[in-house]
Amino acid sequence: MKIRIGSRGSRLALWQAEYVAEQLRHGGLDPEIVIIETRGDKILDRSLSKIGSKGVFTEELEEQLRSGEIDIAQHSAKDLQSSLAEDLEIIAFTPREAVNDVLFSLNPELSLESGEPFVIGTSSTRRVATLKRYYPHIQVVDMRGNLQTRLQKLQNGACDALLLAYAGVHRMGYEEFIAEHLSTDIFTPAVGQGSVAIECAASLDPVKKARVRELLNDPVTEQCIRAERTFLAVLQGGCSVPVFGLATPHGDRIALTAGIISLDGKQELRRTEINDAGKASDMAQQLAERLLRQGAAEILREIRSAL
Ligand SMILES: NCc1[nH]cc(CCC(=O)O)c1CC(=O)O
Repeated sequence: MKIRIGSRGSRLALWQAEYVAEQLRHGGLDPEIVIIETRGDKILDRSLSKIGSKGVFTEELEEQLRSGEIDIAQHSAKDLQSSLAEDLEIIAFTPREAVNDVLFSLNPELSLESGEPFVIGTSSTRRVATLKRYYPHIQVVDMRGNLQTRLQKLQNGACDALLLAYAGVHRMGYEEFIAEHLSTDIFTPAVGQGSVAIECAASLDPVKKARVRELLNDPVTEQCIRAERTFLAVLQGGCSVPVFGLATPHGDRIALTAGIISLDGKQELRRTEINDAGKASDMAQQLAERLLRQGAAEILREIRSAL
């Protein structure tokens, strides 16, 4: 059975597409990778939060899913908007890698904990706000572009270090530049970080859909990330808002830690709740509603007027 996999063309995206293709090939399918350029890949000069994050890395792929040009699209789960159009669905989340962020530098001695000042390049509002709150001695410069572009800028001396998801660094084979692994208690990751999500049109051939899901979906990762995404949907946060959420399995239960930080780092709201895996989505919804009542709504209003 032929399966056309749509993917962005960055090195990280292609690694993920190859990984997906490999799993499908093992399952006896005949995968083909189709590279599709997205708005997010083209616009490199403005900060992502300012172009409006909604679907910048996904829109073009979704159009091709609808037209049947491709059967499935692979995305980093964290790049997917919290709510999809009704005619699209996510049919698989691949097993999650380590979810933490890392300090990435050519200087292996560099450490956030040491207290010495240095310059970090990142454009993630979550990482900027977290740095402002917990590491105010660090200077931040805005740095967009895919991993290779950012690595190039680092090598050219634009900054001393980057903050990156371990998952991406690992997939690209750049572990040697990890100066420090950051705690998820402080740098709680973005929703979906570390997993690859498979999206398709709701109208895709049900046999293909079932087979792809069987070969790629990890049920525990799926339960966790669906809970995180419920949280994100209630907060209506895209990747331009400093919202974080991490669900982890504990036997038959799921613990969800999630929250929001104001852009200046002055306020942080965070909660952890645990419940039966089957109730994870309800729990995520309630956690989000509690945070909104406790001040997250106010922080979101401030962020929207600042962008
Ligand atoms: N927003 C970009 C992005 N989307 C997914 C990853 C890494 C891979 C992953 O988290 O699955 C990255 C790079 C980064 O944040 O360092």
